[in-house]
This record gives sequence, structure tokens and C-alpha cells, in this order.
Amino acid sequence: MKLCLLGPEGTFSEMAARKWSRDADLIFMDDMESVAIAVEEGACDEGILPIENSLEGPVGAVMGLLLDISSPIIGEVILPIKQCLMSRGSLENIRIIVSHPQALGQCRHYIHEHFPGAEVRTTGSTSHAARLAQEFPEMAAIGCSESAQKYGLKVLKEGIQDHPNNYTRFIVLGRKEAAPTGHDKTSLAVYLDRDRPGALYDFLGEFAHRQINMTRIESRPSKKLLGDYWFFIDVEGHRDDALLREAISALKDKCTTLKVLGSYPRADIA
Ligand SMILES: O=C(O)C(=O)C[C@]1(C(=O)O)C=C[C@@H](O)C=C1
Repeated sequence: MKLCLLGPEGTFSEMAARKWSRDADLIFMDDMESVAIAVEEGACDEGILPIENSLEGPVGAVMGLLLDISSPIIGEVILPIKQCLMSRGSLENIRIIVSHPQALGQCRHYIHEHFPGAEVRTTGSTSHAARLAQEFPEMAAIGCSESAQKYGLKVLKEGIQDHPNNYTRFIVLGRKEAAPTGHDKTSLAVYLDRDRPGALYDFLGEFAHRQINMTRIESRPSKKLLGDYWFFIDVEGHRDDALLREAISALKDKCTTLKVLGSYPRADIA
């Protein structure tokens, strides 16, 4: 099984991929868009992408991609994120800090407090940052300890994220959704179009009066007009469960577009 993910080797995505599948062939991609395209075009069987973080919120780029592809979400992985500061050089000489924007955001306060004058630069992934930091002793990368090992860097500080409860949820894109397990989640993208009082309230009522638990709601700009949004909604249950099937069919009359992004087994925080 070919599983694609954000590279190069040593990303948190790699840790999530290994948690998802022990024996998949991992195919490292340059960016998140390439992961989605590889699955959509059949170059890979599955792809893993970060979707939200407990400190920094949604990974907007990935949510946008979900609107453009037809490959379903077939699973999720929740990974605890322990950020490390790593470098070839020593702590006193660090002048440049590099990492993926999500990782920098998770350590915003730490960087501000400990490296007030440092230049902060973004990279395509945390392991990309580690690879870059191999070349410059005055540069430190932020990422996982595995990437320090892989790229010959010293871990100068461990657990530098601003809050201990740092988790990232990854989704797995694939070809075919699993059958209901009794412990599932369904992700939907909804475009209401008609801006009227109570439209969202009315929409969400279809879940509430069927006792369907909503686990997440997020809005993303539609890119048509300022103040115009897509809503991304996760609910408990599988699209083949009778109650959820009934709710989805009622909801189709209450919005312009409803896209079921996938039904998949729910992951718990380990
Ligand atoms: O750069 C990586 O290591 C990734 O796998 C990406 C990513 C993300 O975009 O959220 C994954 C987990 C962490 O939250 C930080 C970065």
C-alpha cells in the first residue's frame, strides 16, 4: 500500500503515518496539495494530512483542498506533538529560527520569550527546517526529536510548545470508506448560500433533534464574497446509520451544497 505524506523524512506527518499503518510504503511529497492530488489521481492508495491542532486550530490549506477532491476521508489519527529546538550549534549562538508555520505558532510565546531578537523563517515542513539547519550552526529548527536524529542535530530544548496539551489531528484520504463500526465520525462541508436569520440554527437543529452529537464546526471563506462561508461540520455516526442518513437527506433541502467528505472510525486521544 502506497501512503503519501508531507516530507522530507522526519515530519510529524511521518509519525502519524506510522501510527496509521506499520507496513505501508511511505511516499514523501513536497507539499500538502501534492498529497491530495496523488490520492485523487491514483498515484498513491492513501494520503495523510494534518487538519487541526489543539493550539493553532484548523490547517486552512487542507480544508480548502477537501472541497476540490472526490477522494473520501477514510480515517483519522490523533498525535501528541512535542516540539523540540534543535541545531548543529549551541543555544547561545542561535540567531535564526526556522520551521513550518503551524510549529512556529505552537511555540510563539517560547520564541518571543527566549529569542526576542531572532529572525524567524518559515519552511514547508518541520523536517525541511531540520534539513536546512544542518547547514548553519547559528540556525535552530523546531520539530520532532526524530528529525534531529535523522539530520544530525542536537536537541537543545524539548517540549517547547506553549501549552502541554498539544495534539494534531490528521485525516487519511483514500479510495473506499469503511463500513460502520459503531464508533464513527462523519465529516461534511456545507454551503448555505441564503444569508437569513437562523439559517445555521435551523440547519444544526436537524442534528440536535435526532440527538446526533456534533464534534466540530469550522467556517472557511467561500472566496466569492467577504463574509460568505463554507461550514465544515463533524458529527458522530456513519453516513450509513439510519439516523444520520435521515438527517443528511433533510439537510440537503436546507442548503445549496452539501458534500459528505467521508465517514470513518473515530480516533481517541491516546
Ligand atoms: O511539518 C510537519 O512536520 C508536519 O507534519 C505538518 C504539521 C502541520 O501542518 O500541522 C503537522 C503537525 C504539527 O502540528 C506541525 C506541523
